[in-house]
Amino acid sequence: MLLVLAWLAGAAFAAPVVADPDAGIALRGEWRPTRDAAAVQGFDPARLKAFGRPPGGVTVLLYPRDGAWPEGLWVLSVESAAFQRIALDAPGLPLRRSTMLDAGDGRPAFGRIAFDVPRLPPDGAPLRVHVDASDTVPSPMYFVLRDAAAQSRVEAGWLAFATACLVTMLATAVIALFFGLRLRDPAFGWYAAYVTTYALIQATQSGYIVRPLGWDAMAATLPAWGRAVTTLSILSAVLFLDRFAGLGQRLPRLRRVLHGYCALMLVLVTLGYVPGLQAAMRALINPVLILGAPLVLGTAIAAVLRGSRYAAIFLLGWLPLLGVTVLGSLQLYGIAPDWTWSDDAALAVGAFEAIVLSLGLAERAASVRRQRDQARVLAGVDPLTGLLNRRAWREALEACLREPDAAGLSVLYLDLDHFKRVNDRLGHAGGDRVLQLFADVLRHALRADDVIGRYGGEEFVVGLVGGDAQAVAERIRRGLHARSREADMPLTVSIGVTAWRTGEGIDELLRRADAALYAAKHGGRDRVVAG
Ligand SMILES: Nc1nc2c(ncn2[C@@H]2O[C@H](COP(=O)(O)OP(=O)(O)OP(=O)(O)O)[C@@H](O)[C@H]2O)c(=O)[nH]1
Repeated sequence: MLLVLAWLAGAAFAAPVVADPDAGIALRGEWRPTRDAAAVQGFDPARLKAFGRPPGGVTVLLYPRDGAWPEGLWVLSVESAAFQRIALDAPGLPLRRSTMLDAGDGRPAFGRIAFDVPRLPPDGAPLRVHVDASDTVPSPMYFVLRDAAAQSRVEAGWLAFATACLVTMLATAVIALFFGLRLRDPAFGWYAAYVTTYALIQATQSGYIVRPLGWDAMAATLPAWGRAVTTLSILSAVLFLDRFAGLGQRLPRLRRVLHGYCALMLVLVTLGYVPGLQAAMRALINPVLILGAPLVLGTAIAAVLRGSRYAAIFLLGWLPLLGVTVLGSLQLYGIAPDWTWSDDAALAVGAFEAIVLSLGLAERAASVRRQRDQARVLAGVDPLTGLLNRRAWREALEACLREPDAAGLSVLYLDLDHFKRVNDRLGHAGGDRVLQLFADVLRHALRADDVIGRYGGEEFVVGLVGGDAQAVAERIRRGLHARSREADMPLTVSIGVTAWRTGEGIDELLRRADAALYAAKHGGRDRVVAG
């Protein structure tokens, strides 16, 4: 433990001192719209920079910060470029084009666009990069020039990290789907749809579907399914929240608004596939998509305020993801340019959310089970006395008869004497209290594994395994005397006792016990008779 702490402390202090070889060599940058040679601006290539979408694209010039390029083989890595088209124009080499989903003339890389640079320009002349965001969002990017070994290290680390995040998301989706089918609970299904679509979006944006997955054909048709998957992701998140947080009972009006929102999105996306309407629908759907986040956030907070524990779990899982999404949007406007990890964070928070929400779902499954168990127990309990009712007692006794130690089983059949008079004297409610008092006497006189039931009216039955049944019956009879003295009410009970005979059914056993009880009644009541 101490060693680990010492190592962590050492790592923390050493970090700023030791230069990170994977961070590459120091660069200085200039950029301008390609068609406007005069509008040159400086920028720091190591920080996130969104270049906008000027017609004709953007030209980026990268210089060595200390004036001279080093010798050797290098790799230019363009990080967080998402779907922008990048081209490298290095002196003495043909122009090379690449994107995240199609390496083209670039170096096939994991999670970034990269180009081999076999020789750097002479005399500190710039590396010239073209950025074309004409058919996508101009997301902020940064540039690193590393040696090939460092580049491979960075990519291997990213690959392991991205795989772990995506596998976590998909594994929780599969488990949720399984539980959803077993429990017939749509919340699990919507969760699975949400997590799967989110993982697919992340796998696409990070280029994972092409490298390492090799789903090039899918990447090529991205414009056809990309928006539909994003929409499905948001819809399933909304419908998951709806079921998970129980909006139907807590916030029926807000729920209707959310459903209206979902219907509107579906209509817009569907119309977006109709020729001639595409451009108009695309313009409409983005603001509608953006509206989804505050709507979901507001609903989840309102549900928490109405006491939904599950809405709180949803927020715990989802807020980091929302935070990273908002951060990504702010970075488009130049805010927090040093937080270059925001793309990777989108994967990490996806995995975090998957873990939190699946724990929430596990808790939900456990609580459904608890409720079902409770309902089952309640269905077998006599509401007045809390003892087993007739059906449950018979089931429990039949289970006892199947046990290997059934040979020592006895049954007591108990009937309160002159109960009609008790009712006449105390009224029906007073009679009920006496029945509860007698149930109490039984509980005190018997062991936890004896099977006690109210067979109907003022008749009770007990199954005993082992022990002296007649002595137990006497204990009950005397126990009732004691309690009735305390309650200042003369109460007695007649009890028939029978021992089970091997092979005998429950009805025959009870018939004999009832006959013994009958004998007890006719013998003068307030007694135990064995039959
Ligand atoms: N308060 C109350 N009374 C009940 C309940 N179920 C049955 N009874 C009453 O229990 C009485 C049973 O009366 P009987 O079957 O004549 O028997 P008894 O008066 O106990 O006479 P013996 O059994 O012969 O000693 C009836 O008055 C029923 O109305 C109940 O749940 N609550």
